[in-house]
Amino acid sequence: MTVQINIRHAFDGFDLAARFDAPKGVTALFGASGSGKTTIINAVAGLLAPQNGRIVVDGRVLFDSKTGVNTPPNKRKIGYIFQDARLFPHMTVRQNLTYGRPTGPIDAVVDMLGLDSLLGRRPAKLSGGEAQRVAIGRALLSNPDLILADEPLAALDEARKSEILPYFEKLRDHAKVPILYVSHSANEVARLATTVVVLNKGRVTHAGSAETVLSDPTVTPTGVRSAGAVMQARVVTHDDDGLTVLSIGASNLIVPNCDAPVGTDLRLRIAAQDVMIATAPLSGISALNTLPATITAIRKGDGPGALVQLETGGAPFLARITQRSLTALGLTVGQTVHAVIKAVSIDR
Ligand SMILES: Nc1ncnc2c1ncn2[C@@H]1O[C@H](COP(=O)(O)OP(=O)(O)OP(=O)(O)O)[C@@H](O)[C@H]1O
Repeated sequence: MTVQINIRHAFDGFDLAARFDAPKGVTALFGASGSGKTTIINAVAGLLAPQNGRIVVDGRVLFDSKTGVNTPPNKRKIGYIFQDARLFPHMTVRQNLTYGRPTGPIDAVVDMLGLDSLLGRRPAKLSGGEAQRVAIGRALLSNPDLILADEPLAALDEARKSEILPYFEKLRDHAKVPILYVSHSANEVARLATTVVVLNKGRVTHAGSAETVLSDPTVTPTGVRSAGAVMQARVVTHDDDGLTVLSIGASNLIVPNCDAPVGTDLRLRIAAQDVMIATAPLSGISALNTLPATITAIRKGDGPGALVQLETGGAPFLARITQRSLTALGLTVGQTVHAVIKAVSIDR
């Protein structure tokens, strides 16, 4: 299942021209405020008829300006997850989950989202996080061809965000349909996205796998400070002292607190600010992870900072350093260096 989007639409002072495909998994529409994310979502939902273009979901044409096809919103087979859960207040959680659903069991989704104890409650008695879990369940159970999630965590505080993010990971891993996920949070995108589409002033500047796009030093819609790469790793061994060895390509990383069985594939996030660069091998340093790496790109920022793209074992990642260090160390593309990785986040 794939969504193909190719649309043009102009408002006074804003011109959107966006073309990209969203495969199964989470495709994050990532961009600063006003870059056109909601306009795209509205076009896909059928709330806005673009002046030109075509939107196709799994071979089904939802919109085509040339042939005049414009499927009404309720016929598009789209599941929605909004910032606020938008549940029906007079219905129980169970009724909200099954509303408009023809038939079929709901147990698997109830289990996955931990909704069992909430089924008899009305939305007024749910916390923001619980309501959002019900909204995820409702979207899944509507048997959609596509799920649209429009800044679904934006209204929650940090604690609630951390509570809900694992459920979005489950949604990503269990939904058989593409999920278009709008966000301007680098953290959310790094954690959830399988595909990233970067928007800037109505244009798609980058589109591709999360591994490729997030490790590109020119991709900083939310600033250099929040830049960071994601990569796939595999659990190699658990050592007696509580540390775990992971492999990324031909290199190994040592991490604490990982209980996944040997052989498990994990998703790692490495923030650019957690990576330092040394030109000579290091000794007498407490950091466990010093990897040989090659510099593959350098981007100087407008301020004193720079982003250096490194590659180890075929996996690209970023280091945020100062331009002063860049000059002092004489770093150039193609150079072999030692990357000191101070922290790694592990997602399942
Ligand atoms: N109905 C409208 N009429 C005129 N201009 C509009 C309309 N809707 C959006 N715009 C303009 O189009 C641009 C893109 O808006 P859009 O809401 O798609 O951005 P966004 O990336 O979703 O931003 P945010 O993250 O703030 O929601 C903005 O400049 C906005 O002012």
